[in-house]
Amino acid sequence: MTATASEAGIPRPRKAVDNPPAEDPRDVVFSVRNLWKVFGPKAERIPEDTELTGLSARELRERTGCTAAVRDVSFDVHKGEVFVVMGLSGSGKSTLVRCLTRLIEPTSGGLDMDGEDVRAMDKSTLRELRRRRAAMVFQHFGLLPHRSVLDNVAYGLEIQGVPRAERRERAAEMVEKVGLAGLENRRPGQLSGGQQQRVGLARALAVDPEVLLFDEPFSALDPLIRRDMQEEVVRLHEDEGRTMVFITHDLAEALRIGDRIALMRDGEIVQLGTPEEIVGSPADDYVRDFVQDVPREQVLTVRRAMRPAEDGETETGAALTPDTLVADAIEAVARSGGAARVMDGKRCLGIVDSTCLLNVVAKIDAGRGEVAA
Ligand SMILES: Nc1ncnc2c1ncn2[C@@H]1O[C@H](COP(=O)(O)OP(=O)(O)OP(=O)(O)O)[C@@H](O)[C@H]1O
Repeated sequence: MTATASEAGIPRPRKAVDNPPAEDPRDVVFSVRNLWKVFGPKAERIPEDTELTGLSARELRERTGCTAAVRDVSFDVHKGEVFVVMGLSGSGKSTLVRCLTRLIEPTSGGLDMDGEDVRAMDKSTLRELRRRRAAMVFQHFGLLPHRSVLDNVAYGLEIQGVPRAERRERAAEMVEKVGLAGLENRRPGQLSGGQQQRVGLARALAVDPEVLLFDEPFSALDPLIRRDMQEEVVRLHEDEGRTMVFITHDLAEALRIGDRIALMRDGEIVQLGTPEEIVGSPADDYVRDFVQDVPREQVLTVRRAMRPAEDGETETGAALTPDTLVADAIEAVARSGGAARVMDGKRCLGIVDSTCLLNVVAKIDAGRGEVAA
């Protein structure tokens, strides 16, 4: 039997997510406005000086000795989403995400978490924010080598002053949650890289933060373990609806786990959208190059492929949900030998037949919008 795209484990959007601003301001976790981070001498003058802001990264470096790692970036992270920050090495991903909790101090711009001005927070409020509200999971797990897995996981709670019995109980729950039950008493050195990363994840989860911030957490892992960890993140996200900001330079990883992806280049966000938007409607040639090798049928859905129904077509044929992947629709159409209907409950949104599905694969749907629902 043919494996479906999702069985084959290839990049796919987990669900269709539109990209509107959150309607209710309470649905915004981080709100970032015109944020700059400039490294170098007299960095503060750069964002204010229109002559300098117009320069390319190289010209700016040559003229001023400064690097604008984050340049005039604005976006919201919505509650419950996996927000991926993607880009090549040096594009500004780590700097941007570290600015969110002021591990790196922004040079200028607005930054709110849950409506509170993060840039105005004093040291102790910030410390609390990092400990309890926005926990970071790093590539180098930062585990304490002489402590057991359980005590490593409990560490964040220990810092918070949670009593021993309670923190060990909570830590044991997290160890179980990330699939490490039975290994509680090992030392980090007795674990594989993937297992160590799970300990890092459990430790971040133990403090029950509102947001998890991941800085390339899986890039040191071998591909199979990396896939396991990605699935773990997706599972945690789906089970708990936890908000996550996830840095990666790996497009497949971004497409696999992201609800929305911010694609960075030279400190700027060149496109912010769902995996389907980024792959289906790249904002410019840079993004187009970036995504050109992605198998489109494994990312794009029938929403993008469908055409309006003609007389009689709304009544018969296989029924697909609007977020069915084109790859899966191809299989359905091939098996049934006829066109399939894209159904939103009882409403037929459109039709996909072999021609429109092939058009997606052959990239000849470029510029075409979705059929209005
Ligand atoms: N402390 C610093 N001082 C000066 N320049 C810096 C500093 N930290 C980062 N930069 C520069 O800022 C730019 C963005 O760096 P950043 O680490 O945020 O990129 P990145 O996309 O996370 O890269 P990578 O994927 O390699 O980690 C780079 O040009 C980097 O050299």
